[in-house]
Amino acid sequence: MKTATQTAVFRAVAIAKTYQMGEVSVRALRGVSLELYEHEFVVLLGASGSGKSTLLNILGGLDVPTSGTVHYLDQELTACDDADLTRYRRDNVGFVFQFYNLIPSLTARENVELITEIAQSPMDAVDALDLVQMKERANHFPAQLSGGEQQRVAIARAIAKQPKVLLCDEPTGALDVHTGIVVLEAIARINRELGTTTAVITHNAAISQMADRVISLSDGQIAGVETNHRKVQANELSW
Ligand SMILES: Nc1ncnc2c1ncn2[C@@H]1O[C@H](COP(=O)(O)OP(=O)(O)OP(=O)(O)O)[C@@H](O)[C@H]1O
Repeated sequence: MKTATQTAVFRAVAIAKTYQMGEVSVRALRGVSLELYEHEFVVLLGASGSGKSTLLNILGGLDVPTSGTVHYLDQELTACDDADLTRYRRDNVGFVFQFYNLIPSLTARENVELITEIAQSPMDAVDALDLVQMKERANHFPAQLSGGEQQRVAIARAIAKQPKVLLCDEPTGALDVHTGIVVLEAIARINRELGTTTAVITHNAAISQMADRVISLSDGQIAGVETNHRKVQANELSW
């Protein structure tokens, strides 16, 4: 079991992001500063359009801020070129999105192996599937799996390279409550057992009870940060 430490994995200072769409500029982030700590489980909560995905994409090196700085440990992401960011993502970040994006013609195990074949120090693909309780389905194709099962395979794929951080954008957004809870259990287990620093975006306030800390975004700014002194297990949640 790994618990949160005070070592900052991410340090963002005064990040702003403006999207220029012709004449119109959209201020998606308006001066966000935060730290995420090693082994921590953080929920990013906020209404649609509050800037959650923009923030997560910047932390994950998929996007760059218009101003401000972001560090991942000692590496300044905001000073990186595209090749550096690609390497940073490949070596350190697992992503989970609302839609699973599995390759339909490959089995669950082969979908995970696509990643383990190019990673520096991967775990065995079947061990990754075991962590999300999908080992028995390793030889099944995505079409033979439910939405929640496909999402668990996508989580296995994201963590098989043993990334330092796992960034999840609405991982239960397409799932019913029961299935969503099973997926959240898998994410919490990885955080607990591997110590992967985990950030989960949601607009479902119930999920925030699982986190070490809850960072609320509103209109491109941090509206509040709360620490949960008692974390609730996924199977105790309802919404
Ligand atoms: N590529 C883009 N081009 C233009 N505007 C964008 C782009 N991405 C996001 N935005 C705008 O930035 C703002 C923040 O979007 P973002 O996706 O970060 O919010 P969110 O909190 O993740 O929302 P949701 O919960 O609906 O996914 C929104 O007004 C959005 O329309």
